[in-house]
Amino acid sequence: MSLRWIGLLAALLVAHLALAYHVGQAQGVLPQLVVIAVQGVAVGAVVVRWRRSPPLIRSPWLLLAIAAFMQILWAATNLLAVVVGDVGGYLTALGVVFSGLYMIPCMFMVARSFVQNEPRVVVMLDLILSCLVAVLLYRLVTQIISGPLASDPSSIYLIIHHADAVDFSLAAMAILRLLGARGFRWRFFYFAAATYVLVNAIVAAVYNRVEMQGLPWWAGSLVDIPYACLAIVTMRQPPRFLRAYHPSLATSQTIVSFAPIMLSLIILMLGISVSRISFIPGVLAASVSVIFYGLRVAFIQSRNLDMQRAIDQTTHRLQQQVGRDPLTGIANRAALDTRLQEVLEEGLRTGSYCSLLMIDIDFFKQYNDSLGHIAGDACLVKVACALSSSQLRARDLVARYGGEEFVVVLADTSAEAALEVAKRLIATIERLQIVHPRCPQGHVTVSIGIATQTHDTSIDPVALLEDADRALYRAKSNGRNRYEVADDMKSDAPAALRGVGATDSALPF
Ligand SMILES: Nc1nc2c(ncn2[C@@H]2O[C@H](COP(=O)(O)OP(=O)(O)OP(=O)(O)O)[C@@H](O)[C@H]2O)c(=O)[nH]1
Repeated sequence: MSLRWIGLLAALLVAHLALAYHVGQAQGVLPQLVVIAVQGVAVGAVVVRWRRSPPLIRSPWLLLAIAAFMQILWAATNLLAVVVGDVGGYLTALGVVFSGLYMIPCMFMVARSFVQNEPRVVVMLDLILSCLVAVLLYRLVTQIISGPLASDPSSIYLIIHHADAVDFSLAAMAILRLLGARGFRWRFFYFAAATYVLVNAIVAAVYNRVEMQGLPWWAGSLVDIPYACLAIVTMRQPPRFLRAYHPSLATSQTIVSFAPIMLSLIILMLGISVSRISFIPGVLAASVSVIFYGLRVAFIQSRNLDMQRAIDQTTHRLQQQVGRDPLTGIANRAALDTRLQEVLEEGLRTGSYCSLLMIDIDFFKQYNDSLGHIAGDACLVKVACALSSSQLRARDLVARYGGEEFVVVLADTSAEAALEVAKRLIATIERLQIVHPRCPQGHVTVSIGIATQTHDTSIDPVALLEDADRALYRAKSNGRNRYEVADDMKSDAPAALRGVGATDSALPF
């Protein structure tokens, strides 16, 4: 804060005291003009912060400026009453209206969560509840001043006690929000707001009690204090402890959720008090506070459920994408490893062993070289589609192992059955008749290595994959467009399995 502004504020405070002393009373015209000037400096300081703040935090600063401005209007009404006289008590009533209006932005700024994408309904409910505080305060004050209690001088204490309760609750809410604010800018805002509303509550409590004994000449200067504090806090650099303090996410969320409960509680309290003078409006207000709070919770919960559903769908989609090969759309290596591990464990547990086919496109390098890489990609997609739509069971998995290699995991499948599947897949690819200019058959063919789990197969997927890969290597060496069974299996297998493997396009499928 520049020295110029401190000097101006100090001069105004001294001028207020001097003028009040000179006039000999607190509510002279000139002293009250000074109050308005101090309030003006405070509002100006808040407006400057509002204009300089980033968009999300602008509205709270604006609400604070409006709240302080309402107090200027209240002070101006008092001044007008001194100058022209308050015929019919209209100006007093207007002063009460402005005091009530001051509550609306104050309550709203401490009750609103200000989170991004806050549902409009929730914002509206908070605004209505904030307005209800003002309405009830107005109703309570006017009923006490002009109702049946007016003749009882002690009834003024009812107003003072309720004003204290609301002012200090407001200050408590602002301090709570300060403690729960996670961003530094938000902490700074709530620091300024809490300072202002707390000092204002203390000054109002003292002023009202002093007033009961007859206002001494200096009492008007008390009114300057909250505005001087607000101006100083707002214009100065934020204190260091605001940067050092970091509430946890849980603390912050608890406080943000708790603030509207306080607001409803204040309305409930005012509603009960009003109901003692005017039953129906009081009970209505109390009920509205409970119903609106319930509605607020219901809306937030339903929005959270919607968000949870959207997150679940996205997670599901992402999980699917994570396990998919981007080119062919079939399962990728990660999904293969997971599924293979599952069926191996199941086989070991139940004795229903699985089989594995490792499939490799023959002469694929030559295919790429002669027809280009894009045609190669298209060929991979066709082969993947043909393999995955070749009437396998839902429990089986076709995955792209890498490059032009595919793997089929066959759960609970013997070596003989796997061999039949291999034959069928070789024929399926041949039937596609994908032209391959540099393949002896003239079209794309595949070779397959078969491995089957036995009682002593490791449950590590790599072991079975290596067996199948070795069998595939033999299929390639033995002329391609054929299948071979892994050596371990062949030695254990029935005669039908041994020595078979060569296949040609004339296989009877
Ligand atoms: N178009 C395309 N080509 C790929 C892809 N992944 C691997 N390849 C190619 O596949 C070819 C595989 O070549 P090799 O490992 O020599 O096998 P091959 O030519 O099929 O020979 P054999 O397997 O012995 O019949 C390489 O030229 C790779 O560049 C891919 O995603 N798209």
